[in-house]
Amino acid sequence: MAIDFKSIPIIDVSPLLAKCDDPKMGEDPGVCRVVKQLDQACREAGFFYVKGHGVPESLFNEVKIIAHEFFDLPYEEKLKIKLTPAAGYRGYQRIGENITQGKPDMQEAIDCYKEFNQGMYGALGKPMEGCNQWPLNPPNFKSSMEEYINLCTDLSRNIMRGIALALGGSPYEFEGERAGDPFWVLRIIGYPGQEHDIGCGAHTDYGLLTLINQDDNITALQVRNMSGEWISVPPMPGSFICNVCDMLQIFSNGVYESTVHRVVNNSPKYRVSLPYFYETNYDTVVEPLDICRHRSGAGTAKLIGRAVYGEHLVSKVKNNFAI
Ligand SMILES: N=C(N)NCCCC[C@H](N)C(=O)O
Ligand SMILES: O=C(O)CCC(=O)C(=O)O
Ligand SMILES: [Fe+2]
Repeated sequence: MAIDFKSIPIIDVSPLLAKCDDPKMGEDPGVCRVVKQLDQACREAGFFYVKGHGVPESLFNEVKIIAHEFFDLPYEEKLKIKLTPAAGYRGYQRIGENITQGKPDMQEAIDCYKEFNQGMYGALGKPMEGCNQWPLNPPNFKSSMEEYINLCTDLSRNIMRGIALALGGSPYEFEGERAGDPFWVLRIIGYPGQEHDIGCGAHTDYGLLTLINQDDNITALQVRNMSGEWISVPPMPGSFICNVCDMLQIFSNGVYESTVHRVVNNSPKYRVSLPYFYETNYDTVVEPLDICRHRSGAGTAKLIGRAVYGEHLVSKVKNNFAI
């Protein structure tokens, strides 16, 4: 990020969504205004609130309610869907099992990944092969989450059209071979209250864009600005928090950076948060877009330059678990 931001901008994406299937969307004044806001937010903070997103409020809230219901269950019940490497790292992980920068995170979670056919990506895909492990209780867990994932996927594709325009490209830069068959990750996370400890250590996210849906009334997510200050991102009911991830940093040649963030739940209340991660195609080779090669952001020092998304994901996932 290029500045010492103190707060996170709010973007109403509804004018973008209204025109997102029109190839001439880039000429629409409403779209242009959203694109300008996206460009500024991605350059300056790498984080922004998204309102006017069209995900029904009932489902937006329901997924958090059923997450609370699941985490309230006895430990033995949750262990029925235990995450293992043999299950493609899908399922439930207990408090302290996920590791960030060598330290256990004070969180429990269910990890879900897009399912794909065995052998589809050869050795590159092998570690992530498996079926998602859904709890049977609460009974509507799987159907609600799947409906939610589909809506998050559509929304992310449309925000990426706006970001493609913001980078000076066609709306479709992130479709086809790059992200026309997008991989996705959903983490359903619970953070116990009064831990005064790190719920999730400082990190960046791996793919293109994250959409975070967090509990109302608890401020725990923090984003690091240019001078290293941690800026709190309080919940804004009904809105997502969206952030730039590692693959978008590479595609944009560092014009947009994946911003470091962490979670500290100091409140006495148990907090849930559901980050949905919108990624490239699993086997995409990610390199700076031609339209970005002639310019670069302020922080090119940490630029990776080139990556195969699936390799990046697998190396991160293996590091996250000492199992
Ligand atoms: N799929 C994504 N992006 N997950 C983000 C998890 C960040 C924490 C993880 N332990 C880490 O150190 O990366
Ligand atoms: O708990 C949150 O709100 C965010 C968690 C997060 O950053 C992550 O899992 O990547
Ligand atoms: Fe994150």
